Amino acid sequence: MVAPSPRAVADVTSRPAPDLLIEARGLTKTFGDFTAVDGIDVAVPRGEAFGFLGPNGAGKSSTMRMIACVAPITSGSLRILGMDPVSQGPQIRARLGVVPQQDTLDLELTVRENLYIYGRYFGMSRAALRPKIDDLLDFAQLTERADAKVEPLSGGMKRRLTIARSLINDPDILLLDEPTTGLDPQARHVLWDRLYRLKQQGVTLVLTTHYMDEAEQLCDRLVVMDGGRIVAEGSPQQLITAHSTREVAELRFAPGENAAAAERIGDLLDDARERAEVLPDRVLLYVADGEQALARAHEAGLSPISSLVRRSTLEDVFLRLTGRSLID
Ligand SMILES: Nc1ncnc2c1ncn2[C@@H]1O[C@H](COP(=O)(O)OP(=O)(O)OP(=O)(O)O)[C@@H](O)[C@H]1O
Repeated sequence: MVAPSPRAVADVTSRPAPDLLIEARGLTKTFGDFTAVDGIDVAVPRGEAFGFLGPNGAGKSSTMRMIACVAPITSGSLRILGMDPVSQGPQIRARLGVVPQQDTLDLELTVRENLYIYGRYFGMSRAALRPKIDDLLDFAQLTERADAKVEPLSGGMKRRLTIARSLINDPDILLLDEPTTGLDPQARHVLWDRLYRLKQQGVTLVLTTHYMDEAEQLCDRLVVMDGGRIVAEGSPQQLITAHSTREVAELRFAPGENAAAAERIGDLLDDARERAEVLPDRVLLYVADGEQALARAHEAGLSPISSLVRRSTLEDVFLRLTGRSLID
């Protein structure tokens, strides 16, 4: 991450803040002949928690790097906080908080020193930093570890410290690239709680994730990306309503029997919106009433090894739109 100069910070403080903090039109990123981001349109208003959901290689990080003004756009247009990343990169970066995919903490320093040094990059005085750091340590639940070296901390603690560090300049937008990838479920929940607090405080969050539960938990609105393109856009609930059914019945059959079973089940579905999907290890029935669908399958003589009924998720939306799973 490139830290802005104090002068750049001072230059922009008097400007009025636009309501659309991120505005991209036909945003494109190519690497040689390869198109990683393929002409996407994105608009993020102030206060929104906005997500890019997609599998590995969808183009999420490439998009984030352009928004963070650390990678140039290939074509299209991009305005961040009403400014142009090419001519006003330092001014924009001064008002962003960036949580990269990999932690870039100084492992040899203490938790507090990491925050302190980062604050000094932003030209903050010792006096201004002292209370700010105390607040951030409290926010990150790291007060008791303030004077411990970073290296032995758990992955979740390091991630919380990275987020705390990114907030040192009171950013207008917090950019988070896969904030919980690699963390255990408990650590992910703690992190979600912290991010949820920021969201409630009105911080504009922009995050990438390939976890559908993360997107559902945190995002007011999201775009689903695949192969560099946006394939759907809306709130998690809007996307589920538009592209899936209310419930999903999952049935597991003996090895090799899934496809034949799905064909027979397909004949039982009468609503045009209902359908069966065959995955390598199970059959998914997209239906309004999962229990009723299971009962009909049993009546038709089908005997799954196991079955369950659940609500539709963004994973189902992705499967519907692309024919593939979010996590391979
Ligand atoms: N510097 C680069 N040079 C060449 N190809 C690149 C470069 N950076 C990314 N790519 C390619 O662009 C595509 C999109 O990558 P990107 O990292 O943006 O995807 P992603 O959705 O963030 O996935 P991941 O979760 O793996 O980071 C991938 O196929 C990737 O290999």
